[in-house]
Amino acid sequence: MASGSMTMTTVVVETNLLSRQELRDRLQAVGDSRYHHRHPFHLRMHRGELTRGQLQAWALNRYYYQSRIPIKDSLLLAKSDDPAFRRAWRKRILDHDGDKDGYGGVEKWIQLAEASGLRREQVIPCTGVLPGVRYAVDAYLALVRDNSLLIAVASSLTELFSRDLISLRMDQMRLHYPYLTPGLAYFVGRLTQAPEDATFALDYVSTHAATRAQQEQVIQALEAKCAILWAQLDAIDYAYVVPGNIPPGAFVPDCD
Ligand SMILES: O=C(O)c1cc(C(=O)O)c2c(n1)C(=O)C(=O)c1cc(C(=O)O)[nH]c1-2
Repeated sequence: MASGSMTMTTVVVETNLLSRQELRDRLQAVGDSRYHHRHPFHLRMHRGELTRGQLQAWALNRYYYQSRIPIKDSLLLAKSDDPAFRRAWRKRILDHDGDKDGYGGVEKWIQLAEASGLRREQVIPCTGVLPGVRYAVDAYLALVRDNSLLIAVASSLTELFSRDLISLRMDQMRLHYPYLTPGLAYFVGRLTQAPEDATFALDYVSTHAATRAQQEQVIQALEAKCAILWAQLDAIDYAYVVPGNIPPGAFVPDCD
């Protein structure tokens, strides 16, 4: 009786979806080739070739990145309508801001800057930050603000590679720049925080990148973040390694 029309349901099966391990391998390849552990400024740092003034410039400029990370994570939190996700991610804001004044990673970074010989009043206002560093860090905030939650989470995946770099950096700082040793508490905290954060973010993107196109977005977000970290060090390297390149208004070290 009922002739009716037949409804055709097309089920699209993604045949080219990467497995979790394949996605992990692709991300690892990006880190191996593009993460800032390869940057000439870091290599110079690890060989003990930086002056105290150059380390001050690095600490002062990197403070801008550190101070913007909790703002970035607040932008990211606002993208999620899942209380469980927000509960997990808000840990990062606490790690950096602490739960009361005088605690947290941002404060510990100031203590690192102080160990280099800077005064906290020189660091906190961010007035001496290089234009290139400012543009790069602001680009990270824009990347997170203007894209999906998936891309925002993926852009934090550089933390998959930061533990090894931070561990090497601490060893080389103790060896070559012993005056920094009292300021290394920030890095001690990151040795456990970074892998925890990276594991959560990797699991999130592995679960939520449901199509190959989304998986490629995840990989591209990691590439973009590597470029942001690299650009910060390019700016520092250009201004503070070759004499005569410090831009107007930027921090000028008063020691070698
Ligand atoms: O010292 C470093 O080399 C380094 C790298 C990274 C990174 O890979 O993004 C971070 C940090 N440190 C760091 O201290 C930190 O708090 C941090 C947060 C994030 C992020 O993207 O959310 N990356 C990093």
